[in-house]
Amino acid sequence: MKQEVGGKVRATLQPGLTNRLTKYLRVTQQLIEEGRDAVSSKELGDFTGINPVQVRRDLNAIGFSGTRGVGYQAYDLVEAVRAILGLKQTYNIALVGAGNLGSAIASSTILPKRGFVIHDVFDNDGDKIGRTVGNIVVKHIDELKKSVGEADEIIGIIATPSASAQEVANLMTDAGIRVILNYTDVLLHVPYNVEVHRIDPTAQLMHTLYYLTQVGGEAAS
Ligand SMILES: NC(=O)c1ccc[n+]([C@@H]2O[C@H](COP(=O)([O-])OP(=O)(O)OC[C@H]3O[C@@H](n4cnc5c(N)ncnc54)[C@H](O)[C@@H]3O)[C@@H](O)[C@H]2O)c1
Repeated sequence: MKQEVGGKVRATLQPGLTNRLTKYLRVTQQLIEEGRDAVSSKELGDFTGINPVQVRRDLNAIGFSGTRGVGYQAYDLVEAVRAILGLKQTYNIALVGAGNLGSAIASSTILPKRGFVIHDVFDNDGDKIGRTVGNIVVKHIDELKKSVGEADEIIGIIATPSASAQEVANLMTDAGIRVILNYTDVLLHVPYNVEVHRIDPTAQLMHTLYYLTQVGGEAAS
């Protein structure tokens, strides 16, 4: 059943809820790709590690309800969560660094399915400029500002060595990028209206180890 989802709820979204909705979205999109039409709160719970009661509460809070024995209509759920999170159909991304990591990101087939398009790739190495990564011709970093403006790129990905990260972040914010995914280990300084997300596998591992310790501790006591 299609639901009305709206601005009032969106305006009051708590970060925790936003985070959980993002996880439900990812799982539901994956299940759709596997051919599923419906998804249950138990499945959403199992794949996200969130209690199914919390899942139902969250979806209820955004005005979305399922059918007993069937679950939630997967397409409608994706549409509803995307609307609540304010996600558009596609987002253009500027990727800086056409090395190992940058090439892998630019070649990803998953990102476009999720509405994220690597529109431009930049580097400062003369040997890489003009080459293709994924299907994208690498541009000189000096072209970043112009390209970002032309293609309405609001997301930037930094895949350079750490030493270049702040300089690249400055170029990105100066060009109007408002969300930065930082793959380096540098803590970036950016204006207050720019959102930085550091992709840090170490933090994920530490979180996982903490979780294992807690579960192990409970089991032992
Ligand atoms: N977080 C993660 O999961 C993860 C995984 C792998 C790598 N990394 C990090 O990602 C970064 C990239 O790793 P890599 O293996 O692809 O490195 P790499 O050396 O293969 O590629 C880096 C690229 O950045 C370019 N570059 C350097 N300075 C630049 C500048 N000022 N402007 C534009 N381009 C510039 C280089 O020419 C090169 O092409 C590193 O900081 C690495 O530590 C993170």
